[in-house]
Amino acid sequence: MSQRISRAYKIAKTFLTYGLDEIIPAHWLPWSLRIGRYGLFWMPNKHKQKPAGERLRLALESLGPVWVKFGQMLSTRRDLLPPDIANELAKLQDKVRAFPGEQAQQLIEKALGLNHIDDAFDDFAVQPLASASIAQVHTARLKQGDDAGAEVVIKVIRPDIRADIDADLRLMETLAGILARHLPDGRRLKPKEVVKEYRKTLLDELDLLREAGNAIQLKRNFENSPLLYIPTVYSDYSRHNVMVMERIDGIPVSDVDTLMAMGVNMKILAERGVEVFFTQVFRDSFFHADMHPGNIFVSRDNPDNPSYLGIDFGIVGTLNREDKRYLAENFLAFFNRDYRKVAELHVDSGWVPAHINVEEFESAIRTVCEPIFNKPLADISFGHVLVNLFNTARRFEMEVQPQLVLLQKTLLYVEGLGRTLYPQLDLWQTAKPFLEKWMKEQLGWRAVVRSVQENAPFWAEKLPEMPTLLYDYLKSHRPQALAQQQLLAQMRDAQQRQSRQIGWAAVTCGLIISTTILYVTEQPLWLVASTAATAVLCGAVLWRRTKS
Ligand SMILES: Nc1ncnc2c1ncn2[C@@H]1O[C@H](COP(=O)(O)OP(=O)(O)OP(=O)(O)O)[C@@H](O)[C@H]1O
Repeated sequence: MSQRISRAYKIAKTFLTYGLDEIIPAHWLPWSLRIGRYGLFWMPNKHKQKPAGERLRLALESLGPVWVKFGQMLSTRRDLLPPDIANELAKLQDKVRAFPGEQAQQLIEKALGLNHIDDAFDDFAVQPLASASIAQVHTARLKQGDDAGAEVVIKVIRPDIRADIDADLRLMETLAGILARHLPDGRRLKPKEVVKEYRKTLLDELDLLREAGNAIQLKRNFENSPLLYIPTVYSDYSRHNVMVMERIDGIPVSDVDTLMAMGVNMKILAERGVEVFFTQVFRDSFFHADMHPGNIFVSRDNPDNPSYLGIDFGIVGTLNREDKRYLAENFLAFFNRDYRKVAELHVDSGWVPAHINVEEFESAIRTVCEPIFNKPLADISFGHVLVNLFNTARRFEMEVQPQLVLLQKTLLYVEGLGRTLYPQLDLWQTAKPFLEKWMKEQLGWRAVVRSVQENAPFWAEKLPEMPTLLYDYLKSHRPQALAQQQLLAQMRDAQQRQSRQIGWAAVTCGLIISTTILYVTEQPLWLVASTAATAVLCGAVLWRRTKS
């Protein structure tokens, strides 16, 4: 408890000494918070001269990894933040100290049930290869099995990190609640939802079995591909807090000088980055969503025909068939400058509600997007197109779609990467044939053939069972059909009876009215009496019929 209080105190102090409270004008805050702020007079803003974005970045850096990662995530939410703050947050770097290698060794031994690390691994390096905010990586070689001798890396989650993360997340949630309540723009910025999304991403990253599963799936998707190599995960040695995988030896993609010196074909490399992305999204519906340069390497083989090596599969994105179709159609419509179609697609897909005015939406998209086309096609950023499009759509009640936000973020990474490698990269020319081919496969006779092909195994399996299924169906449905027939006949009878009663009631009423008129107009008595008698007779028949 005392730990939590001191952490809350440290966070409050950091926020105030970096003047983050001043980002919110005082008159928006309730009096209690304003008095509270005056009460903390010994924590003045010590960075007054710095812009708000920089103060926010420095504050997050000094609060540690959970906040740094949060800032990194926020930097990709260009739909929520002004560009100056988003740019500043994009500079956030993890600066974390390694934890002792001996402690990592104990964690691995405990997780894998080993008496000593040497039982499963040779040459375990106590000195970590890398140390990141959530995990630390050590090198070793496998000792047993078919892959004995293989060079591996062992990723270990930092000890006791869970408690710290939980405590910091709780504080973040409290803060988000305050912001949502007091910021005039609080509803649009959705701070509570943003923190909730962050919680999920962070907790997912803490589970290395999830990451192992993602890596295995990606490897399967790119088996024998010349584009991307995914290292093998050794599942037998993987647990929630430990993962063992093949060690790769590539050149970091950010090391452009070395790549150039090796004579790597940068054009092909850049184009392949785009191709990997579109393949993952449109072919596999499963994409690596943490494609920052630290996680991407280039193979040392074949500099003329280069391929990528990928690591860190903690965050992946998926898209369903509809999302993919609307996305591809959106891109194609956008690049054909068919803004009407873009607007209609947003409504058809349910991304914006059906009641919005499509003409106004179309015009808003044109206003925002048309200036983009003043640039040469090769300079247009797909990522920024999406950012602009979604920002506009938000004004027309588009709800945040987490899968699209992840996609947009990845696209920005991929583009940034592609243009660093090969500044003349024409993303549209690289992606267009891909999208068009995909669209063709989804629509028209090819799609029908594919759907039949996809469902053929199901029908082939069920066909021999068909006669039995049909017989069972008929047998079980016969009594039901008979009961239905009986019910129908009863209903028909009741209906006929009812219409006859209505007929008798009408005649009786008519006769009563006639008797009254005859009596009032002083007609002969015998006529009045016989009409009345007939009315009584009809009434009696009606009474009997209703009783039976
Ligand atoms: N298979 C591998 N082969 C060689 N080096 C690796 C491998 N996996 C990880 N590394 C090294 O370890 C570092 C950290 O790994 P990884 O990115 O998976 O950890 P992380 O905790 O998820 O980091 P972050 O989320 O901050 O990027 C990498 O930048 C890389 O240098």
